[in-house]
Amino acid sequence: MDHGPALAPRWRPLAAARPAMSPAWWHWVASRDSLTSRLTEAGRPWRFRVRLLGQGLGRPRRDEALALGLPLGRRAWLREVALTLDDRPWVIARSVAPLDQPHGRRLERLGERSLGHWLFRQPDLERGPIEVSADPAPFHPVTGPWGRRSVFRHGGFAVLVQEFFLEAMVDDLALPSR
Ligand SMILES: C=C(O[C@@H]1C=C(C(=O)O)C=C[C@H]1O)C(=O)O
Repeated sequence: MDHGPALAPRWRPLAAARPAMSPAWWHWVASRDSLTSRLTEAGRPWRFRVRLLGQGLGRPRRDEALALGLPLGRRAWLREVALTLDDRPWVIARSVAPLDQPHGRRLERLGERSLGHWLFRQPDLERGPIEVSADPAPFHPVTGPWGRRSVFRHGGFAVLVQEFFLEAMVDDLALPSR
């Protein structure tokens, strides 16, 4: 789970990325509802599945720790998944949850159930601003047009969710390259 000194993506506010983003990608990157639901719908008749790539305790990257207000070096729960349609990865995601909070290890029990299904069931769910990057995911050797991240909070729980849209999704949905 600790991928060494891979370069951190350069994150910028969603609005700053808009001029460089096609409307079709804006529809995906700027959406604030459940990505799981959108992928399931857009991917029909293919089967949506969360594939757990790895999870465990680890030290967030500097940009992750800063996004969560975590002291550098403080360990957290790390979860990496691929969101697949017919087993083709359309999105790769890495979520970081501080431990000293209720449900801190809640992600541990998720397995291959979508984090989104649980998050979007929380009535007091808050989602922070979405930031965007055109850099590749530093935790997995795959490429794609856009990455995004935001912090979800409910009650005293917070989780940073980073999602990188991949080339297979571009191809399968005939989306613009950016
Ligand atoms: C936040 C959501 O959950 C999705 C599911 C994830 C998981 O199971 O680890 C990670 C990223 C998200 O795209 C969502 O569906 O919007």
